[in-house]
Formats: sequence, C-alpha cells, structure tokens
Amino acid sequence: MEPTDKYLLKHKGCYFVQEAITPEYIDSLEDFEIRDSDIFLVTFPKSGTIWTQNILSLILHEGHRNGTENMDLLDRVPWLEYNVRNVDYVNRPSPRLFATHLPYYLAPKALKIKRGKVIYVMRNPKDVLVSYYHFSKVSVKLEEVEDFEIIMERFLAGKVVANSWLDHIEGWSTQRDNLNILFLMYEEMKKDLKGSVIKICNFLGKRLTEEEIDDVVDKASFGKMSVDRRANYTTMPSDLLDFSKGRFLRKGTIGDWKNTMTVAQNERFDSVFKKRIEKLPIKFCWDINDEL
Ligand SMILES: Nc1ncnc2c1ncn2[C@@H]1O[C@H](COP(=O)(O)OS(=O)(=O)O)[C@@H](OP(=O)(O)O)[C@H]1O
Repeated sequence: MEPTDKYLLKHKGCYFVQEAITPEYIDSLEDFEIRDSDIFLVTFPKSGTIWTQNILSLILHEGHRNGTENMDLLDRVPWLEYNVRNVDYVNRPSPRLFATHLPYYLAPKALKIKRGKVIYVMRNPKDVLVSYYHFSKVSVKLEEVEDFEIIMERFLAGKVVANSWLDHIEGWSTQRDNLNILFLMYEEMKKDLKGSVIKICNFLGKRLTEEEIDDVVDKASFGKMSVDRRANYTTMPSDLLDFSKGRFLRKGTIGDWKNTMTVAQNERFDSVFKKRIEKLPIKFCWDINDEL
C-alpha cells in the first residue's frame, strides 16, 4: 500500500509531512545562510531528536537548566524545514539551534563547506521503525496505519518521512569529511548519558561544571522529560498530536522492537537491510543488554 499524498509530500525524491511544508521552501533551504556558530541537530525521525534538543537547550541555556525559563523546545530548537511557529530565523540571536530530518543531499550548501556544527544522532532502525509506527497514530499529520506490516514495508522501501533510513545514515556518514560533525548513538546516550553530554559539550566548546553536567543529565532523563512540559510536546495543539492515542515519550528504551515485530517480520527486515547495515562503519546495538 503506497503512502497517500494527503499526508506525505514528495519533493526532489524525498518525503515530507505534507501540511507543514511547501516545495518552494524546501528549494530555498539549499541556500539557507549559515553562521559559524549555528548548531544543526540532524536525525532520521524517531532517533532521539527531542532528547538531544533538550540536552542542547540544557547545556546552552542556564535558564532552561535552572528552570527559570519556560521555553518550549520547539521554539528553542525549531525545525529547519518545518517552521510551524514562524520563527524569524534570520534575526535570531546566536548560537542558533536547529533540528532537521533533511537527507544530506538536500541540506544547506554552506554546511557542506564546514560552516556551522552538525550533531547527527542515530538509532537502531528496528526501534526507529516501531517508534515511527506508534507515533503515526499519535501524529494527526501522519497516516494512521493499524497494520504494522504495511508500515514496515514502507519503511524498508523508504516511503516514510525522510525516506530510507539507510540512505539517510549513508548520506551523512560518508560525507563526514566535508562537515563539522559529531555522531552520537541513541543507545550510547541511553547507556551512558553523562558521557554523551560531555561529548556534546566538548564538541561545542562549552565548559560546564561537574554539578551543571549532572543537572543536564538529570533533566534529560526519560523520567524527568516525561513530566517536563517544555520537553515532551504535551503543549502541542490537538490538531497536531492526539494524546488519546499515546505519548510522544513512549518507552524510551533499546530493543522494544522485539515487542512488536514477529520472528517472520524480523527476518524480512534483515533480508532487506542487513547486508547494507553491515557495510556501514557503525556498530548498532539491538538490545538493552548488548555491549556497545
Ligand atoms: N530522555 C529520553 N530517553 C530515552 N528516549 C527518549 C527520551 N526522550 C525521547 N525519547 C524517545 O525518542 C523517540 C522519539 O524520537 P524523536 O524525538 O526523534 O521523534 S521525532 O522524529 O522528533 O518525531 C521516542 O522513542 P520510543 O519511546 O521508542 O517511541 C521517545 O520515547
């Protein structure tokens, strides 16, 4: 079953959320002006975006960390391609933070000559797929498909938002020499959040005290984010997210795919993805008990 264009817009070979973007705006992003101080968080959907948005905000904004500022992550780290709140990007003070699901080939040209910094967060694709499946029920802007098998086939064929997970990872990881880029893994964040926060601080050249780092780690935990209205999308209007269907911060773990995918579906997934995954210079973690 093909995705319908009621929900997905296909432009320049890439699928976007239909209602939140126009082809002209996508085209304009190629020449988006970038400052050296800009920070771009790049992810394939459902790979830990909101988590890293929160970590970045906690690291860079003391008011977020100490609770004196009450700014939604959507305003703090807006989506580059889905400017749903009409944030004035041009006059925004530095350092500007952006989140994006753009594949490498559609990213602003200036990023590819090392202007700005990129943090790329990836997650094992089976958990990504299962998270996407559940999220497509919560998100009013995505087609709700009850049959997991249909979503899986679309995912394997790259017919979901941001296209093929494999192409996305390959696109950004093979171009690492052209970019100021830090690669992080969701699973690494899960197993050693403090180590990941320190990596991000070092990459950004931001010095925090031990106590401040501990504070970031504490406030970026799944439990704390689940009740932090700035950081869990619960302030989103019901025409975007329908929380009667589930939560944005759903399970937040490694290996939940095993609770949804059957043995046959797992085999089918591997038959399409495994060979190419093995060629990536990245080792994925598929279970909470796996070593990184
Ligand atoms: N703090 C923390 N710890 C662990 N996991 C977390 C955290 N915050 C978000 N999440 C999980 O990330 C998944 C959502 O991914 P994204 O934020 O990339 O989604 S989106 O692309 O922006 O729609 C979604 O994963 P699933 O729970 O597997 O659905 C979230 O629960």
